[in-house]
Amino acid sequence: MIEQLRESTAILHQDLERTLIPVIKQANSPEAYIRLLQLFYGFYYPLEQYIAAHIDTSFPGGFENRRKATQLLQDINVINGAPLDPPPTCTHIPEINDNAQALGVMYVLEGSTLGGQVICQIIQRNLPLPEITQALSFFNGYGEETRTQWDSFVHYLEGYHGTDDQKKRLVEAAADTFRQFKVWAQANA
Ligand SMILES: C=CC1=C(C)/C(=C/C2=NC(=C\c3[nH]c(/C=C4\NC(=O)C(C)=C4C=C)c(C)c3CCC(=O)O)/C(CCC(=O)O)=C2C)NC1=O
Repeated sequence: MIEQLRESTAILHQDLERTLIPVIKQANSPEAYIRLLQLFYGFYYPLEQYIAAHIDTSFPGGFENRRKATQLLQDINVINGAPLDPPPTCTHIPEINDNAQALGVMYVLEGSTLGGQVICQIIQRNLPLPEITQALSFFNGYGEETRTQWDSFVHYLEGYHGTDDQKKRLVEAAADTFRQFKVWAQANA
């Protein structure tokens, strides 16, 4: 399953990374960093709502501790110095109507934690505020546990025994997530 996901999304993944890296590098003011966090929030929040509603209850460890939208709001509030209203959310999102699609979307959101260390370094370099370390909880991912969390997710995917149709839906949901995040980023960065 993981190999199929990697192969099917490699180009889309590259494409999204190319879109987002400049936005990350340009987050060199509090306003720009808040906009970056809002961009992620607007996409992650609605996806997480649908994942929570459709992921199997047997998912190891549950989905709750893999949610990331709350960290985004916290980081926004730290930089802003006061609570900000939740940012607008994306409506053109991948279809998540079952466990297979929820897992496909999760592949993208969980994988994004792997770039976190690099992103934290870039932001700290470009935005040397005293409060910045408190405002990197989203990009910090699972901290020291990031690799472990990723490995356990991949392990679960490896043990996923869906039908061919379910596997197709899983891969297509991952591909759509990369595509639609790029569309959202291009419209909102
Ligand atoms: C935002 C910038 C951004 C950057 C610059 C970034 C960098 C990296 N992403 C990596 C891996 C993955 N990234 C994704 C999903 C997204 N990658 C993206 O660029 C965006 C935006 C994604 C999803 C939102 C996934 C599914 C995988 C697993 C691929 C697999 O193994 O199957 C690794 C590799 C780490 C290692 O293997 O040691 C790095 C360095 N991640 C970011 O979010």
